[in-house]
Amino acid sequence: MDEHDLELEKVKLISLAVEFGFDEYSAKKCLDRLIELYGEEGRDFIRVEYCGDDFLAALAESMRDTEDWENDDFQAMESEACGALAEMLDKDIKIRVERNEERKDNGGVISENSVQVILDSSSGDSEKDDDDDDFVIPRKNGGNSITIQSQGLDRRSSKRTSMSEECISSVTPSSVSSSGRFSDKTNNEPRTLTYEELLHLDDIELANVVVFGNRSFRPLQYKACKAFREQNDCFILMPTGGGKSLCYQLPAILQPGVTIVISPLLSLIQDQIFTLNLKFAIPSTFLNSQQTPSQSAAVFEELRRVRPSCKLLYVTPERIAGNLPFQDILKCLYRKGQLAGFVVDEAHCVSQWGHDFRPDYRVLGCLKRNFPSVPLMALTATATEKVREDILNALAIPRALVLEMSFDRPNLKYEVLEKSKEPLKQLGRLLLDRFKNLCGIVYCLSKSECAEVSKYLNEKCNVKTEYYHAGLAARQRIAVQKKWHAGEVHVVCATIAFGMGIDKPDVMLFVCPEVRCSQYNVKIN
Ligand SMILES: Nc1ncnc2c1ncn2[C@@H]1O[C@H](COP(=O)(O)OP(=O)(O)OP(=O)(O)O)[C@@H](O)[C@H]1O
Ligand SMILES: [Mg+2]
Repeated sequence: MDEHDLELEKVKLISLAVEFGFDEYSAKKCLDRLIELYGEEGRDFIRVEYCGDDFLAALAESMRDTEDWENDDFQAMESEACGALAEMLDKDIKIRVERNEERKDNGGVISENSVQVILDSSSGDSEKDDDDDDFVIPRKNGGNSITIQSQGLDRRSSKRTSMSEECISSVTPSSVSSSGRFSDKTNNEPRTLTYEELLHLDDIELANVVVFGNRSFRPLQYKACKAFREQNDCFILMPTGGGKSLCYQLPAILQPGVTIVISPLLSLIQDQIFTLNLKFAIPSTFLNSQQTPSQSAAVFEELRRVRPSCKLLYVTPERIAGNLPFQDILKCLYRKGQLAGFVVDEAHCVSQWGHDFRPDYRVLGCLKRNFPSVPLMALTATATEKVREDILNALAIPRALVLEMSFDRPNLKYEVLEKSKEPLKQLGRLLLDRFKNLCGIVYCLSKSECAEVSKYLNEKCNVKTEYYHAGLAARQRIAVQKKWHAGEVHVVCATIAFGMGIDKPDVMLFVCPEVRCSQYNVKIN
């Protein structure tokens, strides 16, 4: 696509965003990032019909993110963070922490007294360390730079990773360090970590704070990250929304090579790719049927490099089964020592006993058989013991480390209500009397029923609802999701096409018609 056509497409995309209620300035910034993300080879993809929905989704995501970050400009955050860090570390202190065991000399004594935490900024005035695994933060007033050296971090990921002052200053030491190495004197009030405390964080803890901006680990996350990083096969059972993604995304940036993530849904892949690239600045990409030949060729070319820059590659299971070019790429990465690990997300799809069996998942056992020394992590939110055993056998990881949390959610309450003779009226009363103006989802068994129930609740009960099902145009689905996220509507009447992977903390209820339709099952948060 030439410059003129690209400008035309940009105008169309910006007007689409404005039509959906986004402001032009944010839309322009998001579109520039999207164009940068797709790069030269992906320019043909920058058309309303191809990437309009993704653009709106990324824009909706970045609008949500701007509440978290003061401003969305990584450069501004980097200089703010280096200023904060420069204050925090006394200007003359230079304690180099050699993160990589092999680099320690004198029998493990720290070789030189200078910590260096450096985030690479394009300003070019930072100290260029020969090792391209460093974070580079230039000192605000021209003082020495400081470097954290962690093995295997890709410079590109460090280039845009930002350590916001708010992020460092808001962690409570005892929560950050999973080993509880230091007691926290300020009874867990968020405060700035001292450099002494920063030094005591191991790579996993540091990455959780600096790259993912988390104040602490969720249950099992640290153990899962550590086990996978130590090359163990793992099976992770955590509730929905429990934080399973961190268990493989965090180790992926701490070791050399590419981690291959098998995920069942293009929408889930898209969601994770945008978050990884746009929010955490972790170079990640995907291979799937939606790409143009030139796009997948660009990904293959990147993977053939001596050290590919992407840290996570997302594929659907169909890409693995019997796909020779992809198998060749895996062998090529393996030979170069750049195949860091395999991840099977939503692993319940492997098992025939599971609720979502996918035949293509069944053949994933070939990964462990073909690459026995490469660790494989399987994750799910729903697996009984029988399903778990079936998954471990099918993936050829019978002796995997099993980390399980009860997938019962103590914060959820379940009720079964007999349907009255006027179920819609009963539903309206339930929503008005007990969940007035609260956010929820009413699941329906058919597309027409979604529209019908939504109409009734809007007109007869004055409950603000929208309806959502796979038959709607992508833009309509984005618009409904945006309104629901923004609280403009409280209830969405939907088929099961709505909900998987959606991350919204204030959902208070789900109403599911019992299969025989004689009852309502109500799940209350
Ligand atoms: N340690 C943490 N601290 C704070 N937030 C976290 C932490 N770990 C994960 N999160 C957040 O929790 C939300 C859910 O995480 P994630 O998507 O990984 O959950 P999941 O277990 O994969 O859910 P699902 O079963 O729906 O796929 C995300 O917004 C993520 O950023
Ligand atoms: Mg998940």
